[in-house]
Amino acid sequence: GNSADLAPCVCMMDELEKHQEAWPFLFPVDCRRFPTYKKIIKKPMDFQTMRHKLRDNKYQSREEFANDLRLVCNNCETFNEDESAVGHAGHTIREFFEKRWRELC
Ligand SMILES: Cc1ncccc1N[C@H]1CCCS(=O)(=O)C1
Repeated sequence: GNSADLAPCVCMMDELEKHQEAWPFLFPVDCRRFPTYKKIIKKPMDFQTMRHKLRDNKYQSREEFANDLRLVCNNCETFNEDESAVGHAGHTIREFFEKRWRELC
């Protein structure tokens, strides 16, 4: 539901940042290294940005938080081949999230 108790989001954020496959998502994609990224990906998202939104009370509900994680993974699928290191990490993080999210909520 839309209850404002965001405790499961903080717990999940801790686990995502520690995950072995988190490395592609810890910070915003560097547009100097990936100059086409901003044109292809209309709504960039990353774990640092999600942490800052949690800190600054920008999430109205757990589902808004969950949808930002899904945005991270959808952006990853759009830009990266499934079999690339970054593409594979995106699939792993999505599977981890969806299983763990059911346990937390
Ligand atoms: C998530 C993502 N989508 C598209 C391109 C790049 C990335 N992530 C990069 C983040 C910095 C390290 S890296 O440059 O190896 C990978």
